[in-house]
Amino acid sequence: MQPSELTQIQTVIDKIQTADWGDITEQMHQQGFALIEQVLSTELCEMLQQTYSQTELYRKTVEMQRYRFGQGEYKYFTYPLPNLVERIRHEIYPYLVPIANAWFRVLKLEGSFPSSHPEFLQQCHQQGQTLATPLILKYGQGGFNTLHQDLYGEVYFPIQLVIVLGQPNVDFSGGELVFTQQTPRAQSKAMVMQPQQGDLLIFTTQFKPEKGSQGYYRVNIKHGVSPIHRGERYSLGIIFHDAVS
Ligand SMILES: O=C(O)CCC(=O)C(=O)O
Ligand SMILES: [Fe+2]
Repeated sequence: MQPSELTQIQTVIDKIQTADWGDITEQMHQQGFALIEQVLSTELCEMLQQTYSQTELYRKTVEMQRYRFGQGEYKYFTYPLPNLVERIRHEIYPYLVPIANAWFRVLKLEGSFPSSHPEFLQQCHQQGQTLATPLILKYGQGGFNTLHQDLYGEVYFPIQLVIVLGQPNVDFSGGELVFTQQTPRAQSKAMVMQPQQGDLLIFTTQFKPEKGSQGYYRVNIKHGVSPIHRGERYSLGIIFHDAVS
């Protein structure tokens, strides 16, 4: 690795560590997603985007139309992950654990998450979930991602990340992140985000607690990507649990 790459990765980690975690935690509780702006430089975004053609870095390619997941393609990285992806996953996890544990506690769900990511991966491995889940997604004009939740086995972490690698309205237009929140006995609420290149979006994988008159109840949240009107859109997804396949 080039020393300059190491320095750039350290800058990314510093941005994560100095983010306003009190505010992020509050936003996660309120809306189920939160943004840390400008975490990855344009150079790092371009570097990641360029890895898409390096087949040896990936374990699996999914043609989305084949499974009716949408239109586009994505590739799961194989272990060992690229340094940048590994470091982000490792360093941000401990900040998300208190949020995840609070959700499980108020919703009276069983279990709690260990404070370090390697310990959590141990739990995945014990359930036969050993394959890497971080991925790069690529959508061309007309591409989209249907509403879904990224669960890959019994063990899951309820929060994940996405970084859009291109600049909206320059490299592509359309292609917004869409969240739908399904409240029991109500119609779904849609929320839309257009992160800028290199922003880090933190969001719930499955649900969040909502406070009602008789304590907390669960609202389910799905995410997807609206159609790309023009250009090509690449994104990096970081999921914390490993997969069975
Ligand atoms: O392409 C995106 O922005 C979101 C992709 C996605 O579904 C994910 O990262 O889990
Ligand atoms: Fe997803």
